[in-house]
Amino acid sequence: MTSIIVGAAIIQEGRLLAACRADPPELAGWWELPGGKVEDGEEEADAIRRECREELDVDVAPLHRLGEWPIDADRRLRVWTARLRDGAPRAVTHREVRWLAAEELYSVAWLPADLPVIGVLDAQLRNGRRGP
Ligand SMILES: Nc1nc2c([nH]c(=O)n2[C@H]2C[C@H](O)[C@@H](COP(=O)(O)OP(=O)(O)OP(=O)(O)O)O2)c(=O)[nH]1
Repeated sequence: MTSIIVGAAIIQEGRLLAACRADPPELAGWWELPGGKVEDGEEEADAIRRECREELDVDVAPLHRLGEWPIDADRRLRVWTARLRDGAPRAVTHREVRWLAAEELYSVAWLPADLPVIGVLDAQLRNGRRGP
């Protein structure tokens, strides 16, 4: 059965929150969106909130689903934009978390499945910057 992994695109002041994995060894050092597996019977938005609480010690408000991308044959990545509601993100389960401006988005090594997502977020960050 296909598993759904949710990822949170938390954007604040034109920057995206990126997280560097600490484990497992083969993924350590690669960057991702905070998130994880949706549990049986769990709503995706609830999974986003739960994972952000566990991984970053923050409360987020999921906004909308940006899209779905394949990770591998068995898993799909569903990315939600999210707004930070309470707390300052810290690396509870990650090696490091970092806010990246549009021009810094490719300064970290994203997991391969995330690259198309980052392309979409790049465009969003740049468009969001165009004020009235
Ligand atoms: N959280 C997250 N995982 C991603 C992204 N891109 C990507 O390929 N993945 C992969 C890495 C992992 O193999 C998998 C998520 O596993 P995880 O270990 O974060 O999930 P989890 O906390 O629910 O862990 P578990 O219960 O499966 O052990 O999805 C991403 O942007 N965010």
